Amino acid sequence: MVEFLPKVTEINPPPDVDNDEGEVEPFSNGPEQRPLKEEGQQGTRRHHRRLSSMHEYLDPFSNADVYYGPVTDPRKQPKPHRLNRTRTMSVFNKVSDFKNDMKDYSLKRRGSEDDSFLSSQRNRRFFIDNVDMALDELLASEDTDRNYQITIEDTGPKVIKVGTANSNGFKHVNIRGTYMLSNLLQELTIAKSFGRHQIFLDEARINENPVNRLSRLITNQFWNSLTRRVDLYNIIEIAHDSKIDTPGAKNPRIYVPYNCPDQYEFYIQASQMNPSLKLEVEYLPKHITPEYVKSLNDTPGLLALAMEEHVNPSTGERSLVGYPYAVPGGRFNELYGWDSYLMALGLLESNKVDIARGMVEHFIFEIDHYGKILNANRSYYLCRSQPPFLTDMALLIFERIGGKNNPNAIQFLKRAFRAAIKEYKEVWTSSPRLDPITGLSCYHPDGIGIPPETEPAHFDTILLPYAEKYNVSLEKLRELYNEGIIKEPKLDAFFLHDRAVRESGHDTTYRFEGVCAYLATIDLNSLLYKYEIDIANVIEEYFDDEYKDENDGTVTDSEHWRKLAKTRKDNINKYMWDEKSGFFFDYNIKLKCRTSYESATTFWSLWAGLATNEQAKITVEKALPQLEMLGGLVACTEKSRGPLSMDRPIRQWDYPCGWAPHQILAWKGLSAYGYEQIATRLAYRWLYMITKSFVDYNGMVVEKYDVTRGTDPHRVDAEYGNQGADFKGVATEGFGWVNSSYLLGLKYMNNHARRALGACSPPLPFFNSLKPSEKKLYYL
Ligand SMILES: OC[C@H]1O[C@H](O[C@H]2O[C@H](CO)[C@@H](O)[C@H](O)[C@H]2O)[C@H](O)[C@@H](O)[C@@H]1O
Ligand SMILES: [Ca+2]
Repeated sequence: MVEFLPKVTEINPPPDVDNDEGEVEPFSNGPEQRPLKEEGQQGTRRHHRRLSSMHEYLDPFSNADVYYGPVTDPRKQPKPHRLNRTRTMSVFNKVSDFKNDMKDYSLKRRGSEDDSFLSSQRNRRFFIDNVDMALDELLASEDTDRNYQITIEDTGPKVIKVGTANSNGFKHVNIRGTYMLSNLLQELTIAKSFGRHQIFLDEARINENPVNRLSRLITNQFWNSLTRRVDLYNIIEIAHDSKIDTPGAKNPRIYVPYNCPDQYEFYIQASQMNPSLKLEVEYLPKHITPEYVKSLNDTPGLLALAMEEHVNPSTGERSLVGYPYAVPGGRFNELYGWDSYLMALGLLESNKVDIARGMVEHFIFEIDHYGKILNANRSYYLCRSQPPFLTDMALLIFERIGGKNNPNAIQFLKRAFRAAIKEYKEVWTSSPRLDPITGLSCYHPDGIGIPPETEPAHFDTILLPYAEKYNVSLEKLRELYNEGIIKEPKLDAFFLHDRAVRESGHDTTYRFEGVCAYLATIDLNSLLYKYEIDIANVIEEYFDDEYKDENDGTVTDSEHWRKLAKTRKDNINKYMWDEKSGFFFDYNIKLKCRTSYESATTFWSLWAGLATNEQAKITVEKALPQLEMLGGLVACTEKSRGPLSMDRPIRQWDYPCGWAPHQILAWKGLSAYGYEQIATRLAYRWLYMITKSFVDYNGMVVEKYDVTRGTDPHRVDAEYGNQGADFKGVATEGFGWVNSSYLLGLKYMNNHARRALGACSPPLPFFNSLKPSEKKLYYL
């Protein structure tokens, strides 16, 4: 029924390419042009007021709740401005009964293009009078692979007619190209979610420069969608766990530390307020053992986090409410360890200090009540942590909330550092994580059995020989092994290392498989070096250089912590540095030898400031070329990963995947050693890849990328389904640490680079096009 034009060849024109008459193509407003309200107002005042005038003062880039809120709803406008629906001829509504009656007429009328629309430069708007129908027809025509996204892989005509607001939908223009059509799909999907049936839609909103659009969405929308804050009403939703599917996981459940009666009462109240939702509230014991944690595998639950007291100003009633936090991606509801740090970096860029601060409050609570910063706050994570970043996180927030001029900020910093010192001593430099011989630390959590949160078939290849040995099904084997009825030391060793891999955050990689708990990694030891230096500085400046530890009765000064840092640095150099290759390698404490797995975490030594200038120079000369790919740094070299096969499938933290945490830490580390231009080059590569996927794949932002692929780097089919690529219509949250990396990477871009990114200029052509003086900015 819809009048679509013949298929056109898909191109993304550079921002300054002129459009043909009658066509609206991506970026026709130019990359940096945001219609100015002032100008728009003056322009429209000269003309007769049209029916779309209710919308003309609205920023085309305002948040969805405003843009699709009641103020802009044509159906909610006062009578004189209300649309005369008999005159509305949107291309999308020709299937309605009413239109069928008028079909010939409407088709004829629809034949004319809106010249006034084409000649206007700013404030161009569409009118869509039936959002549902528009969505259906857009998808029917353009989503040819039926995945509810419009991407470069769809083979539709790539053009659709849309009514203009100027003509009240009476005349039309064509919208062309994947980017604009997919933005149209996204905007319609959002409008529908706001209950809208009719909308005015600014051309600028679907034609926005993608760099502006993505950073705007991250700042104004994605963070909001990723933010959680426990209260009496939403706890059921937050407690729900999509990872576990046992009968005991059916009811939402919350576990509360034994010494938090206020929180226990709070959750009981929440449960009583809505008994049909069956929230189960349980106390945890004082001593949490691996056996106890394993006993909860079939009845998993959320773990309580930090709460603050709120007083209702009108009733005086007191109630608890959780501190806000951000979750890594759409499928998560729990607070993660290192994701939180990486998201905090982006949240601070977006001025969302409260959320970043809330996460530090949760970490303090976790250290106090669970003994560590948890991998995430679910019962099955009680024994393990994740890479530690608390000191840096607290320092960054401290500066943002007033720093040394604000006594409250100082109190916050001191509380955070007390917790970090406890964590440093009791988690990272105690048995079983500390190797007393080298003085270095390993990821080595406690735990028993098979991690229950992984996808069901995740360990099948490992378990199959044992199922055959005992002549039982895989399911039965899992049960017998977890119950301790079948004892297999080799499996115990495998799962010891597997848990360590998960604690490392790098789950999974061949670098760590079958060995992780015995590796003193450059990752962890760099982070602990940074803890030692940060603690020394804070003790010196904010504890009068004398820290009394209430947990173990010791008194230490900054000198003590600097010595610890110096010793660690010496040991890292002794056991890990390999001048020949320019890498810091992990050290195997059992085999007493340095490994040779080339990982992007070698740059963490620069981030932490422990490498010498000479080591940094060698790293740049020798290690960097092994890891620099089309789309930025790859997690490890292909040589180190080795060949893949049916029995040796791809691991997500290996070549060819690139991860935001690796990029962010390397950029910062390189910059600190005077290699900001290299950081800029790497950032351009990474941002190019994200922008390109965003443009070509319906606004997609995923957990990790294949940094060797030019066309579809988001397509990584490895291990579990965290990727975040399977949304329908519109991606509403991106992925936490990638969102941060986008905002942080943009800080390295000058206007020229930003424009090139907006036009999706691939790194090589872009670098080659630079003048010699500009090349220097990228260390070329
Ligand atoms: O459920 C499988 C695993 O999921 C997590 O790991 C991955 O997602 C985390 C959140 O983004 C991230 O921190 C981690 O680096 C990823 O590999 C979880 O952390 C694992 O413990 C879990 O087994
Ligand atoms: Ca599609």
